[in-house]
Amino acid sequence: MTAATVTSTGKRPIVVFGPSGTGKSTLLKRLFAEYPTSFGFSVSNTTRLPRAGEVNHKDYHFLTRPEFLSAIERKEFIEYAEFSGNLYGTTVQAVRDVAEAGKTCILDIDVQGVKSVKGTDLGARFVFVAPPTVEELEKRLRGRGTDDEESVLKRLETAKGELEYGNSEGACDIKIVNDDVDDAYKKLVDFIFSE
Ligand SMILES: Nc1ncnc2c1ncn2[C@@H]1O[C@H](COP(=O)(O)OP(=O)(O)OP(=O)(O)O)[C@@H](O)[C@H]1O
Repeated sequence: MTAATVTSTGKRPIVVFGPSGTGKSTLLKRLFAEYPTSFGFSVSNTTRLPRAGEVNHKDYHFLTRPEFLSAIERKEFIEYAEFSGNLYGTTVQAVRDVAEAGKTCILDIDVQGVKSVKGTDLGARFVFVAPPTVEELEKRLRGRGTDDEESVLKRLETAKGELEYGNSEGACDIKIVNDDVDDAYKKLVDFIFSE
């Protein structure tokens, strides 16, 4: 265990970041399928009301707006955002909970979130997933078919800053160029199990 590791189980979270469309979800889906009991996502907090069948502390930690705002004040969040009038966010404690349960927490977050995790004592390791080229990234975003033109252009614009950050000194522990998906997946697994 390194000095930066503070969870009692020594399970260091893995932060995966990189522009939208680089293939983070694709790689992580494979990882969870191959190792279903080794990894976990943290339970998010939200102010939205539970839907039928949703279980508090399992699907989400359901909070009132004042509770959520107090947690923001106490700087408990790694990241949070408002969508359609509801607040959503991930706390440091939620990440720690995954480690305490004996699993490696996987965080798929944006650059702001990455910077925020770096300011915590979670002892996380950082994986930057990069596209082979910006042209290929654009092709994948269009090929995925989940975004309209405006959204694709917005994602590409955001990608510039994310690539710049990911390529900057000390931003990540490993940069994986997701060209061939099998190669990229192998690099990810090798890195994760390298300690
Ligand atoms: N190595 C690869 N070669 C070609 N296509 C790929 C590769 N990896 C992923 N893709 C495809 O690229 C598209 C984007 O991948 P994915 O949705 O996994 O990206 P993402 O980084 O998770 O994006 P977001 O941040 O928006 O969730 C998908 O259609 C996926 O099938």
